[in-house]
Amino acid sequence: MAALPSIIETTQSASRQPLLEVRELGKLFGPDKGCQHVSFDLYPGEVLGIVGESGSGKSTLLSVLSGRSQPQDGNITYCNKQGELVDLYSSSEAERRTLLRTEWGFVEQNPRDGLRMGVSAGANIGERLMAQGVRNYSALREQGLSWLNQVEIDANRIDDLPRTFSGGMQQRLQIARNLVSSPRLIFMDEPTGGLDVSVQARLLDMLRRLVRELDLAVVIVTHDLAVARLLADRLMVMRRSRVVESGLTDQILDDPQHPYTQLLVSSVLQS
Ligand SMILES: Nc1ncnc2c1ncn2[C@@H]1O[C@H](COP(=O)(O)OP(=O)(O)OP(=O)(O)O)[C@@H](O)[C@H]1O
Repeated sequence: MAALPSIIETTQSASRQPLLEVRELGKLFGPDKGCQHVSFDLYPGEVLGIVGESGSGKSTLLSVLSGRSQPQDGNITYCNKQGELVDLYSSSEAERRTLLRTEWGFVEQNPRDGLRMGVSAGANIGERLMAQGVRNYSALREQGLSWLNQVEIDANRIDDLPRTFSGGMQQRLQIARNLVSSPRLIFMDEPTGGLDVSVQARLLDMLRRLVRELDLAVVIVTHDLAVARLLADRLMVMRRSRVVESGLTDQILDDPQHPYTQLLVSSVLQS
């Protein structure tokens, strides 16, 4: 394959190489509005939680990390399936979109934004495979059934429209639609927001299982520290566009160092 201009190096030791290297990333809409000076490495199979109060910049950061909106500063290097290092923002828009549909996935808070509501559950799952050239109807159907099973949706709903599904089922379908192409990295924006507590618990259990089984790397935005505790290996705490603390989840939640994190953790314990 001809080297793409955005591929800056091919690494021999993909296992030691971070999947994502983020350096000094920034996008501001106004003073302290957005995200700035964000740097971290994410390794294969690792779950990174981004927490912080409303307006701290979590969604802005997620959108820049996932290639959906252009940063003003910094860079992101991604190690692709071939072990090539790709400079995300010197790739073309089309290359970034392809990445998002193949090796990456994005789970929206509102499943309506991540699903095609006018086509069946099976077609929603099959779309990414078709985009990758799978045309065989029975193969697509088989994958559809297998993924409905993985996300605990009854197989006989395969021909139903997502709008006939409950909120929890729609969210599980959105997850199946993302995972069918065997991505390595998934971005999630408050995936359990807006769901009942019992539905949330079931979804979280399912996510934990899938992340483990598929060795997925995940960047998840949540304002819910219980969700962060359950899913994330590491946390970044954001306040007014900056990361004020980062580290292992248990360490941060059990022994927060920054006064803002202490406030965040104690406000949850008191509520
Ligand atoms: N497109 C935009 N134009 C102008 N300002 C924006 C835009 N998007 C976000 N902002 C501002 O940037 C700041 C960070 O917003 P962002 O949505 O990233 O925060 P958040 O931590 O995800 O909040 P929430 O938890 O409420 O979703 C806010 O002050 C917001 O008003």
